[in-house]
Amino acid sequence: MSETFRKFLRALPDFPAGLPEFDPATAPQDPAELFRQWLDEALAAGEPQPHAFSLATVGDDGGRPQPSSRMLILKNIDDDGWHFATSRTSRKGRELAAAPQAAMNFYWPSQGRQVRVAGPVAELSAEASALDWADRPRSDGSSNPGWQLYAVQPTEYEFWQASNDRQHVRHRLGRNGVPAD
Ligand SMILES: Cc1cc2nc3c(=O)[nH]c(=O)nc-3n(C[C@H](O)[C@H](O)[C@H](O)COP(=O)(O)O)c2cc1C
Repeated sequence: MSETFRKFLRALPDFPAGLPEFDPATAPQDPAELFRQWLDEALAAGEPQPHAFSLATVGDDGGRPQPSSRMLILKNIDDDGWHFATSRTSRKGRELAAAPQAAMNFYWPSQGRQVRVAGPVAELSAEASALDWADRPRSDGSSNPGWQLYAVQPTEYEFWQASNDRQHVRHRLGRNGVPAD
């Protein structure tokens, strides 16, 4: 089974042909603007949920740091940071209360693009959290005081573009979008 499965995995498709070119020298300097451009292009390419990302947090496993990750939806980007919302009593909510640092990872297979964003996490206001809860699809008008809007305040970014010739492009930026390489 394991050898068959290994071969099965090896035979699965690689990146699709016709990937877009990416030249960091001509890209918007503002990481939020570049992200918005890539998000729009992912949507136009047919990605069903381009605003979905994996959020990694760090917990504690008997004194050892234990990362965990799960998919979430991006809610906004503004001066507070990159917003997401969840329940404060969830695993990630508890982990963020103890260790307010996180990493986000967006992946758009049709474009061969990945965006990584990481940094400290701030809790946004009760008003903004209530608005996010009320705004969710199929809202029933109820309130949920445990619902919390958070913002990652990025200290690092990486925009990664796969290339069909395997010369993948990695564009790394620090705080305020200053190039990191
Ligand atoms: C595409 C997708 C989007 C999701 N969006 C959210 C979200 O915005 N907020 C949320 O709390 N959970 C969301 N979930 C569920 C989470 O992945 C997760 O199962 C849940 O929040 C519990 O995570 P935790 O136990 O690690 O805290 C989403 C799941 C998927 C697959």
